[in-house]
Amino acid sequence: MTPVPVLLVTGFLGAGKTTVVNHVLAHAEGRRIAAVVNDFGAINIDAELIAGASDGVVSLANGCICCTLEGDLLRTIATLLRREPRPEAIVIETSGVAEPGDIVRNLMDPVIWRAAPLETVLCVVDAAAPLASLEDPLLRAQLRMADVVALSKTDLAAPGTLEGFKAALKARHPTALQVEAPGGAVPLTLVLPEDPTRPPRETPRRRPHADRFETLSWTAEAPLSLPKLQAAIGRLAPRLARAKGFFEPADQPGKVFLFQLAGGRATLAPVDTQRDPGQPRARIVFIAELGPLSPAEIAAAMEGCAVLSPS
Ligand SMILES: Nc1nc2c(ncn2[C@@H]2O[C@H](COP(=O)(O)OP(=O)(O)OP(=O)(O)O)[C@@H](O)[C@H]2O)c(=O)[nH]1
Repeated sequence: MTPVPVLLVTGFLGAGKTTVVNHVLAHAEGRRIAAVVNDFGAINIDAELIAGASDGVVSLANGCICCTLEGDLLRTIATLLRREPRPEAIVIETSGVAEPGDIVRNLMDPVIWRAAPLETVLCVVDAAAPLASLEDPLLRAQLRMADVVALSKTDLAAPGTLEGFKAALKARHPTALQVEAPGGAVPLTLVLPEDPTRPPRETPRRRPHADRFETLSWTAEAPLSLPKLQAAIGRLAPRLARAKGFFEPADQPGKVFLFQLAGGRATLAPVDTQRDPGQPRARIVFIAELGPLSPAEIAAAMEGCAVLSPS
């Protein structure tokens, strides 16, 4: 079964987590997203989107659903995975007083990880709050877990303060990718990247966030050398926002490996799926901030990993 990626949304009380979840649900672009929220009272889903509600689950007209956390998080995820049709992604909003470390550790449970791997930890930070708010121990714990930091309320920040706030945040948490997200407008491609197992779309996707990021889908008919891939990722990672994809390692013909890069951390692991013979041996999506890394450089680095005659 195709794994269902999980996006965990953390952030201080009132930072704008629900606003981000609403944005994600409203911009699902055809993906069936299931959102797990703490209480419906707070969620203010656009009324026009709501198609119905029953058994604690709100169905949206665009195929997404929204449910409350019923006791145990892992049980809630298991219930969501049994739904028909199955969600294609799960977004979990943590409570504003939650220390996300425990939730992340729970989600690392091997059984859950295989079915619903934690894709991104997104921390929403109120950019209009005083700089001193960054010293709060709970916010610091939330930031430590984050791959992506979304700056909310940039529209409310006092003129001239935003750049200083961003620099202070970057200094405290250099590996996370920062995005400005007024009104919860987090680019979905950054937090729930396209599923590389799907055939490519006919038309190229819109650029995720104005012109800040560029997406490159790289494919190859050859298997990849694991050591060369590790070296290439090491060189590219500091300038990549995100990467994900599947490939066949040259020394393990027929096996499929999943490559993930988020928040500067890369993982390479075998997955239990067979490659569809019609699909290329390597399919990896890279998202880079425009400027420091060109698609040509990514492609050249990846071409160097391809092994033309498998060993
Ligand atoms: N002006 C402005 N208001 C925002 C923005 N993001 C969120 N808000 C407002 O900030 C308030 C809190 O936002 P929520 O999304 O409910 O915050 P939350 O983190 O889910 O709150 P808790 O669940 O209470 O921790 C709401 O009134 C939002 O409308 C933004 O980018 N700009």
